[in-house]
Amino acid sequence: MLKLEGVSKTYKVGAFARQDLAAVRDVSFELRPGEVVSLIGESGSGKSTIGRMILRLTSTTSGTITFGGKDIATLRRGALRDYYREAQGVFQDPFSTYNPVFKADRVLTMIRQSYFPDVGDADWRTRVREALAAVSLNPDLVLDKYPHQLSGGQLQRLLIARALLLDIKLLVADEVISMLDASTRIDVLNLLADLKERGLAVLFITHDLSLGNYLADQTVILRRGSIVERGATAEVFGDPTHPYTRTLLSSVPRLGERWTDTELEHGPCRYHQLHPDGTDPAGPALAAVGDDHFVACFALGEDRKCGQP
Ligand SMILES: Nc1ncnc2c1ncn2[C@@H]1O[C@H](COP(=O)(O)OP(=O)(O)OP(=O)(O)O)[C@@H](O)[C@H]1O
Repeated sequence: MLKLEGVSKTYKVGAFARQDLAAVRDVSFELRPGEVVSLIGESGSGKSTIGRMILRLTSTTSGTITFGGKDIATLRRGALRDYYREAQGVFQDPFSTYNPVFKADRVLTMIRQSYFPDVGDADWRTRVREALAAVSLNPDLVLDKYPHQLSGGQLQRLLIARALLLDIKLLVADEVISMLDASTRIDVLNLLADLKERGLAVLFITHDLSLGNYLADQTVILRRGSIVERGATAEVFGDPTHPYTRTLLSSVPRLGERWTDTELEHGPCRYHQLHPDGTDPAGPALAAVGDDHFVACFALGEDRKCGQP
């Protein structure tokens, strides 16, 4: 359904935008209907940039992103609107999406104005109630309230309800629970699991490995803009092969903390970011280590056994 092929993003930074910052490098993965893919990496690894490119909030520098076989970069006006009916994002800070001056349910009214101007009042009220029920929100407790009268979890659910009004097929959930307290976190996670049961595909962006494990069918581990390991969640978590994934897994007890950019020790195995002779700064390609398990590894890419110098 959603396919990223060789997607890269380079930002122009510094004085007079003369420096290049490679935020995402040659990223490829797929998302199928009803599947949750976790995109995991530390701060600055390029996760949000990938989410924003999928939602066309940022352009790609190279590579293609297709949705239902169509290159999303080519979508214009009506076709782009249709895309947003099917693909929506919910982001980390729910408070920033709401205008404190207006009641919170204005986010729903705006969807009606933009997408359903011909739907009658009674029909619209039914749709809103259904969408709120799907996210376990009581209409009497949230409609007609200002954002400051609602909790972060309620505001986040309301944003997911807004997406559901559009009958979406893909939800990009970018750190949707990192700002919520522990009890609300599990509620929103369960809600995402329900959405998956309803056939929705979810790209679950997180810096928290344990949360990714909870939900995802597929896991993608990102480091400095590149995928270092990806595959079926059970395989990646059951047999973490890249030293970076191992480092992340060993730091799981520090739940909720943001990782600083972890330095890896260069051991005998060569599946690190840089080729041992320093000739390939682009990093190694992904090599298969299981049925549905790939790891960035020069040794494997060169048909040598992983771990051999
Ligand atoms: N609009 C921008 N202009 C220039 N550089 C940017 C821009 N957006 C992101 N970056 C840089 O690109 C890199 C990747 O950022 P991105 O926000 O995608 O990472 P992230 O993994 O989502 O991090 P976080 O978890 O902190 O949000 C970072 O070095 C960031 O500073």
